[in-house]
Amino acid sequence: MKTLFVGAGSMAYALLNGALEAKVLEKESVFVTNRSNGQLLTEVTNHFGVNGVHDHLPSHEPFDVIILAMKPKDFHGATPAVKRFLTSDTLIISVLAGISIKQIREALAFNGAVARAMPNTSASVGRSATAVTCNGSLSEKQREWTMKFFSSVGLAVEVPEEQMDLITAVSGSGPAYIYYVAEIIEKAAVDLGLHSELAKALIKETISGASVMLEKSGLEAEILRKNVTSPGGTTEAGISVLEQYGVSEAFTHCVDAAKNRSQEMGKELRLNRVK
Ligand SMILES: NC(=O)C1=CN([C@@H]2O[C@H](COP(=O)(O)OP(=O)(O)OC[C@H]3O[C@@H](n4cnc5c(N)ncnc54)[C@H](OP(=O)(O)O)[C@@H]3O)[C@@H](O)[C@H]2O)C=CC1
Ligand SMILES: O=C(O)[C@@H]1CCC=N1
Repeated sequence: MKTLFVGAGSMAYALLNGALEAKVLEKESVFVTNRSNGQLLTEVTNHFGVNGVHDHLPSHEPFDVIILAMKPKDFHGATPAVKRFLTSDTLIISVLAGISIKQIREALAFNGAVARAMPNTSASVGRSATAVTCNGSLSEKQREWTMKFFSSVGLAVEVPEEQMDLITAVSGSGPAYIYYVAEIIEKAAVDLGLHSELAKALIKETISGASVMLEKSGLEAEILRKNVTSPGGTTEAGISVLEQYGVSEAFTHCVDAAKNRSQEMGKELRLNRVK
């Protein structure tokens, strides 16, 4: 499939890395464009051996797939470029947080196929958790390709579009919550006396091991946690402090705030358009 990535940032990089490695995309058929950062575009295209689209590509160059991978606020600015490469048979795949299929259709004056997905940056190591909505007039072949594309970078599940804002808050942003916890524990370990390199190594393997346990043990997180928590022991002492500080409640608010922000970004796009 001849594919154009509009945007050459973290998400495009992660998807390219996974999909080229899995050979769902062939580098000769992949084109990448961005707005102004020529150096980054050259770095990305050289790294993957794919084609960079600067202004010289003829405007009638047709693409089977166009992947929207710019920031949501930059979507309207990118629409003229996207329209140049769009035909009625093109499949558009958007990974933009908060922007609905309807909004994409309207902005591009496009009645063809639009899929909306929410991957995460672990796509670059083939471990994304991606939610996909294929209800925007995709043919069966386009739906199958879309699922194959996202399956090549990890778990891919189809969901109704109404769940996308919440899913964005859970698994789109999710890796950042885990990195945040890693940073905090590392800081605590260093503040309390461990050497930074040792703390980093121990925390990395602890998170990685816990993740494999979640995946392979067949046990729920709650049971795994209880298995670590000896009555009257160290873990119980630690977790009771997390409870005392309202960490569980903080995470509920965290996911809710991220979901609300996703909804707001969709509204902001509408407001920017009427300005
Ligand atoms: N990062 C993440 O973890 C995730 C991000 N997403 C979504 O992916 C999208 C991209 O995010 P991310 O990769 O982090 O963003 P980045 O800021 O890393 O990259 C954005 C890219 O879009 C390009 N761009 C901006 N405007 C235009 C334009 N008018 N025409 C062409 N290219 C343009 C930028 O080019 P230039 O540098 O030249 O300005 C840049 O290459 C967002 O919509 C986000 O919601 C979804 C899931 C997870
Ligand atoms: O922070 C963001 O808006 C994007 C969407 C999900 C992850 N990163």
